[in-house]
Amino acid sequence: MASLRPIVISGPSGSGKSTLLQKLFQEYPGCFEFSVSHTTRKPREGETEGKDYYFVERSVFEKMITDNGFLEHAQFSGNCYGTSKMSVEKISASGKICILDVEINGVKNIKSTDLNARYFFVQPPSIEALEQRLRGRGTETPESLKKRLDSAQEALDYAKEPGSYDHIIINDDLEVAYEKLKGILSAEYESLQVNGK
Ligand SMILES: Nc1ncnc2c1ncn2[C@@H]1O[C@H](COP(=O)(O)OP(=O)(O)OP(=O)(O)O)[C@@H](O)[C@H]1O
Repeated sequence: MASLRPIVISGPSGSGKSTLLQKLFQEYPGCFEFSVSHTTRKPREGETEGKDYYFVERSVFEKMITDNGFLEHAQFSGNCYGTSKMSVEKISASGKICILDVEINGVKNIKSTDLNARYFFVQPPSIEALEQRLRGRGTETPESLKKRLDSAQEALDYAKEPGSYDHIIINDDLEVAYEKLKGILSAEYESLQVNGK
């Protein structure tokens, strides 16, 4: 069904993907569901297993790769991240719109699959603003901050390539960014509401 195309959302770490998605899920409960990724990175304080991520050891992650269990997987900032096929299928089967939050290599990999997704890029107003937000979030060591900022430049360059994303959401003022995202997705959640979901 065209209206249930999965949504792939990407953007540099700290650009505000989680913040925007949280607002969307709050305003439209039951419409969208976040595909929970697997990762080998350690949980941050307050993160819940099975909700934020499935936190797994590297050996488990590698076994899933061998078993062809991932739609996409990639290394980022020294850790592995992946979207399991099961996670996406479960959401589609439940009649909700699946949202995938993946980094640039994940985007490229998903594009090479038959997942008929729509691609969104959340762009920070500037690298300086991004650094401030990441520092403000208080989750980064000096090393992880540097890695994230280096990757951010690559992600911004890719987003400039024609056809890389269907929509670019500039997250300067949060409310403006959120309204834009919501506007683009309105056809999706309206069709779900009409269907009584
Ligand atoms: N428009 C905004 N203005 C100011 N601060 C913002 C804005 N959007 C998000 N933030 C803040 O920036 C920080 C990073 O946002 P968030 O954690 O949502 O980023 P993310 O893209 O999900 O990062 P990651 O990929 O590392 O999970 C958070 O502390 C958040 O509160």
